[in-house]
Order: sequence, then C-alpha cells, then structure tokens
Amino acid sequence: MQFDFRIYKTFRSAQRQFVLDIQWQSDCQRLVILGESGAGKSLTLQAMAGLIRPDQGHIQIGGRTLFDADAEINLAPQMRHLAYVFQDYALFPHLNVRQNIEFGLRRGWRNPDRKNSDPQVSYWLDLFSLHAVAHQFPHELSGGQKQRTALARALISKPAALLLDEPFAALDPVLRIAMRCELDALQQSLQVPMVLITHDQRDADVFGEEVLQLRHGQLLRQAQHWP
Ligand SMILES: Nc1ncnc2c1ncn2[C@@H]1O[C@H](COP(=O)(O)OP(=O)(O)OP(=O)(O)O)[C@@H](O)[C@H]1O
Repeated sequence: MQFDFRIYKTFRSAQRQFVLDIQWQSDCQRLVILGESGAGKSLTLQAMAGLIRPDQGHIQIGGRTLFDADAEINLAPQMRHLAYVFQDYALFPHLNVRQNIEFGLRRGWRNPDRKNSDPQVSYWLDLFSLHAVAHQFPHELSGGQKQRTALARALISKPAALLLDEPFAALDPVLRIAMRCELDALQQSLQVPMVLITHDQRDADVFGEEVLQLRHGQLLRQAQHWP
C-alpha cells in the first residue's frame, strides 16, 4: 500500500479547538488533498512529515510505518525520507541556487562549499534548466526558478515521497500553467509518489489520481478516481 493513514489530533487555542480526523488507504502515486483555507491541509502534511504528532492513528507511506500511536512509533522528520516543499519554497537566502540544491544532500548544518560541488548537483541543475542561474541567490530568481530550485533540493535526496504544500500558489497565472506541466512530466518520469495540498481545483484536475476533499478537518466524501 502506497498511502495508509489515520490522523487524529485535537488542536486547542484560547478561543477554539480544531479536530483533524482523516483516514485513507490508497495505492495511487498522486494524492491531492483539496480544501478551502483552514480545512486542515497543512496540518495533514505536517503530520505526515513528522512536524506534528497525532494524538491517535498511524501513518504508512510506501509500506513504511512512520507513525503508529499504539505501537509508540514516531520517526523523526529526518528519518522519514520525505521531501517537503513549502508554499514559499523556504530557500536559504544566503545560499545560491547550486548551494541550495546541494543542501538537500547534507545531513549536518554546515553550508555547502561554494566552489566544490557534488556532481549530483549538476545533474539536477541540467534537469531543471538552472545552470544559467546556478550562482544567483533566491532574491535574484523568478518564481519559476525558485520553485525549480526548491524541487531540485527536495528530489536530490531521493525521497520516498514528495510532500507539496500549494506548490503553484506563489506563481503568476501563466507560469502556474507552465509549472504544472513541468511538475506533471517530472513526476511521471521520476515516479516519485507525491501528496499535493491545494485549494485550487485545477491542481486536482492535473495531479489528482485520487482527490481527497477536506473540510473542517474531515474528509468530505469519497475520493474522485481518475482513469
Ligand atoms: N496550533 C494550533 N492550535 C489551534 N488551532 C490550530 C493550530 N494550528 C492550526 N490550527 C487551526 O487548524 C485549522 C487548519 O489549519 P491548516 O493550516 O491545516 O489549514 P489549511 O487547510 O492548510 O489552510 P490554508 O489553505 O489557509 O493554508 C485552522 O483553522 C487553524 O486555525
């Protein structure tokens, strides 16, 4: 089973509480979680990544148990071998494109060397047409270049799955269409399982092998299955 999870958690703040309670099993490669603002999409992705701990449930991705409340298994984020691409890409502002990508290979906190780069980085620079901007810093990049850098940094570590938080939200409409096509082709060629969260039905149309509709922390109805 590619994805098998039940995530239950109550979040309490001074004024209100929010309950996330979702369950799904699927053998698909591309899972899209669609929902309005505040539906619980980011919390779901964070639970998969190990950034928040569910009160109950389990999370298995690619047949590996990442979390199981009953069995008291809770792998640390870095042990989950998942790549998380944040909505704003979260590139390191003081590192250039090459170094940002190389950072994906690092275990420790030392910044990658500006001159001596791992050969794998060149492969990803080629694949994403980023060679021309390899020495530029994030503030010198277009939205699409930032997104490709973030994806390359995520994929260079050969993750078991790619977790994408609204990957097109920061792009203008024309670029959004182009980047959807790029990510579609890339995912098909690399065959990396992915979970993509979005509020945009068009993302679901392109990527949603299965689309889970989330509202108020719960799955709204059965997933749509695309041929
Ligand atoms: N630590 C917390 N304590 C209490 N409530 C929280 C906490 N974190 C998130 N929430 C609430 O949980 C709900 C779901 O949040 P989440 O960030 O998952 O929404 P989302 O679907 O990703 O929305 P958006 O599309 O706006 O990013 C929101 O109503 C939010 O206010």
